[in-house]
Amino acid sequence: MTQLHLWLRHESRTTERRTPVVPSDARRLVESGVRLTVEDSPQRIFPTEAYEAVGCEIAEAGSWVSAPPDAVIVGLKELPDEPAELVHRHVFFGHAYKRQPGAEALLRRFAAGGGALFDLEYLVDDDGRRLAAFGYWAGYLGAALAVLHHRGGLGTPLRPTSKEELEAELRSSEGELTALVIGALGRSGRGARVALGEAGVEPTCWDLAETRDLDRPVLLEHELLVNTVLTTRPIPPFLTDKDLDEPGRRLRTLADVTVDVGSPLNVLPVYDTTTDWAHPVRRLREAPPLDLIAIDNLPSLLPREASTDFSAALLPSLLDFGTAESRGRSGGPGVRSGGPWGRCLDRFHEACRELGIELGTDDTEVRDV
Ligand SMILES: NC(=O)c1ccc[n+]([C@@H]2O[C@H](COP(=O)([O-])OP(=O)(O)OC[C@H]3O[C@@H](n4cnc5c(N)ncnc54)[C@H](O)[C@@H]3O)[C@@H](O)[C@H]2O)c1
Repeated sequence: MTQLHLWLRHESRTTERRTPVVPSDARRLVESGVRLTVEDSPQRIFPTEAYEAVGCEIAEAGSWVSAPPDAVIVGLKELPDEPAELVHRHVFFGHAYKRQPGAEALLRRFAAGGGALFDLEYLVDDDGRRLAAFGYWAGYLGAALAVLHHRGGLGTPLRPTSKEELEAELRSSEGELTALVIGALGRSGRGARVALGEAGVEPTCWDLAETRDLDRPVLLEHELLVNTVLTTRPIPPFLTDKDLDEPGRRLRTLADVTVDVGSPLNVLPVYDTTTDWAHPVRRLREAPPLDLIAIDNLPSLLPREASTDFSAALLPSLLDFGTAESRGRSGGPGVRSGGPWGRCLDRFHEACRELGIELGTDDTEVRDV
């Protein structure tokens, strides 16, 4: 069977210190016979030498553009704007299937080059569950920042930190606090509950069953709300502007981990722009005060922990990438139809079709094996 060649790229976003493959998992890949090229990266949380030490080949940052055509390029966030034609198979979060800005342009680049997008958001098991996700640390950070802010101890601008440092801050923060986590049974919800626990706060936990008949007065009795809901269909909002104007509202801090701002799925349509590392908190109401935290790249604040967990979850899928017998035009290993990667590829084809983008018969083909 043709050897699988993975190529871990440098992330072009300068604040992105995370990586989808950490050195210990790089070792597992190499030991399993995968050829792994790792681009040098000034900001990646793990030094390049750690990859070299476990048998990876090292390449210059951004050199994936001239990688052999059978290499599978692995990353997390957006690609740089060049080249205009993408010839490789790419594994990353493309954010390109919900008509996001730039989505069509990205898919057209793939179509022009004959490459393919394997979007990590759509890498799911047979029951549709995500195989690798950053949700836990998003929830942990959303809740942690909210508690620290509520107790007056949130330093800004935010900077990447470690779990140990954050835990110490949470444990030393003080003050009585009633908190509610909605979406509490999910990955982010679990992270939020753990962070609140570190801060000595036992939150009220709501998930689907508790919001079916939403008790908004009870919601507004909590001082802190962490929203970690993931819904796929529009539902009535948890909060409206009118609720924020309730004079008896006890809610003071709102942490929206979901950040579906501007989407028809938004359950918190009480704000219209996210907050960020430089300005993590925005006041939504003065009397009584209500502050919002709505940051859309929370896990990047704990790059080591977030990368380690994500990489461990992704590793079995990466090892499985080339196990099928189908071949692409380039001669590299293909993906099996029906499996997680096959479904990713189907989703890519479907998204292109929806936009009327034509794809040739080439590496992007899924074969029945
Ligand atoms: N802000 C960030 O940096 C960041 C990072 C990663 C993920 N996220 C987002 O966080 C959200 C949650 O992700 P996740 O991985 O935890 O998802 P998940 O699927 O693991 O959990 C979502 C939970 O929401 C619950 N839920 C769905 N509809 C509900 C409703 N009407 N009422 C109450 N609960 C409901 C589900 O039952 C589930 O328990 C997603 O929107 C994701 O995109 C944000």
